[in-house]
Amino acid sequence: MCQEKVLSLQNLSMSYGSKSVLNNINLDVYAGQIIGYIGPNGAGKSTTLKIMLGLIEEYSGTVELFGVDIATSGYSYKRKIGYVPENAELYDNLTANEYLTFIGELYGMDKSKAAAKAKNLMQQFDMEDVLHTRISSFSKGMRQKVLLISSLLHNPDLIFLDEPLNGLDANSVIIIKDILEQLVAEGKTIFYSSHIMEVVEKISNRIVLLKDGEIAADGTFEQLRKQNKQGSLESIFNQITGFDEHKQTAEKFVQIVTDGDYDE
Ligand SMILES: Nc1ncnc2c1ncn2[C@@H]1O[C@H](COP(=O)(O)OP(=O)(O)OP(=O)(O)O)[C@@H](O)[C@H]1O
Repeated sequence: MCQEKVLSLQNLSMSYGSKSVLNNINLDVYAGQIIGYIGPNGAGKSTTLKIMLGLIEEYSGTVELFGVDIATSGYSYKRKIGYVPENAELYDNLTANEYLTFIGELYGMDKSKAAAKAKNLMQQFDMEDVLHTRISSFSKGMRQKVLLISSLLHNPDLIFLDEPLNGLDANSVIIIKDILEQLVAEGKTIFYSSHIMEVVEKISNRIVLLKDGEIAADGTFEQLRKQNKQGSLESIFNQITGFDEHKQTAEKFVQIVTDGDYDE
């Protein structure tokens, strides 16, 4: 494995008011790694991503990207980062071409080169016929593809993906998984946050599980499987997060739904 350190979190902690969200996270990530960053709802995954993206500054500890401390390095490091947020706002009134060219320019690309590259990438997703159509008319999956293209247009070295397969059909999912594999083979580093365990299990070469703002597991899928004596990543996740009452919870939920006492 290539040993260039791309990302380093040292004693990273973060609180919202009196509520501690991240508690002393230490993590080194190397080029060519695709990290499956998983954890229960509210564990602190998005908060970590937002800190690394410079969107949240009220943390303690040190965040180094590409060997420099982001608190003191200015914003130039952001040009090497691509980001697919879980809930993205696209500019609905722009066409795909206008939006992608705009994003390319924000990342410092020449306008005509950004437009040409966007067109080429749209073609690969069979979307060339809607290049000049407003995003407002796009389906969920089409929007997601535009978002994925916008995050990769400037050829970033470090890519943060938060539920990147949202709304994509089965064929598109296969293409995206292949794209991620090939990007990693090119030496890119990917931080992949998702709740879809089968996909995380398949594409990640390292899995980091966050629980209550702390790293509860860190290793390859095989290592986690050996340590936890469990078959799938889903069952490892359930075991580490202490989740064993799903049947009872479901029974109670359905009991309340079907409880005649509430009916008129
Ligand atoms: N702006 C905010 N103000 C106060 N609390 C916040 C804020 N943003 C997040 N939190 C809290 O921080 C904790 C971690 O949230 P975060 O969004 O990082 O979790 P997550 O692991 O990404 O969850 P999910 O899987 O549901 O997306 C949660 O308890 C959340 O309520």
